Amino acid sequence: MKISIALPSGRLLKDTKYFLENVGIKVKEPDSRELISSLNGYTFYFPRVFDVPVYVENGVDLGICGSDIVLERKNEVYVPVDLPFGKCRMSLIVPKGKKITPEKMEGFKIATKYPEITQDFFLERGVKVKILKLNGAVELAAKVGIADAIVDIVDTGNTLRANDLEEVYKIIDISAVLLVNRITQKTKFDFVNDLITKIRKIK
Ligand SMILES: Nc1ncnc2c1ncn2[C@@H]1O[C@H](COP(=O)(O)OP(=O)(O)OP(=O)(O)O)[C@@H](O)[C@H]1O
Ligand SMILES: O=P(O)(O)OC[C@H]1O[C@H](OP(=O)(O)OP(=O)(O)O)[C@H](O)[C@@H]1O
Repeated sequence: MKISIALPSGRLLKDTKYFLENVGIKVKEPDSRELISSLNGYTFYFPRVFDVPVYVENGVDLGICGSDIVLERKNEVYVPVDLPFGKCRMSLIVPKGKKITPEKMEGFKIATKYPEITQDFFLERGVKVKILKLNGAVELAAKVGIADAIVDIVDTGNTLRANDLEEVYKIIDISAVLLVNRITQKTKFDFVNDLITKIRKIK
């Protein structure tokens, strides 16, 4: 049986390779600028991490990416199990000392790489905000004041401290997750089930 897997190029790749080896899947990275590799019946794809759920929804059997990306992209994929790495959180962040709750942010400009998660968070609270979609280095928007607040990932907190910002609310905990294509879940049920069992054992 052939299995295709979309892997997260970038910061999650090292832990992903290590983790997959522990469940019996040895990953081969592609040569030079190629984006596909194969080993032992597995084909590995290397999209940008934000696109992993798109590949899995559209026919790739399995994928690994952050749970934040699954929530943001809203693709039709099965997410059976969290993985024990890539842990961080997504928070609402403001300039230090501003002391404000999300409920008081009506009319605020919020900069983020995650417009869907941000919109859902404020909609649930009935608070209308204006979202500025950025592609990274989001802390800068709050630091220079083009936004009143930001929604972004926090891990060590070093980036916040370096930019005189602070968390006012933790929106979600994040970890890497396994994604399974909806059809694969049915047609390769035994393989998927066996993989999930192995993952649960080493978690
Ligand atoms: N400290 C952290 N900062 C950012 N992302 C983290 C951190 N720790 C774990 N992650 C996870 O890694 C993912 C981001 O990976 P990476 O940094 O490789 O991508 P990116 O730089 O955002 O995307 P790209 O390189 O494709 O533009 C996040 O979606 C999150 O799930
Ligand atoms: O709490 P910390 O340990 O400082 O980590 C959090 C920072 O790391 C990530 O940025 P990344 O380096 O991926 O760059 P980006 O903001 O351009 O995506 C994230 O977006 C935060 O900025």
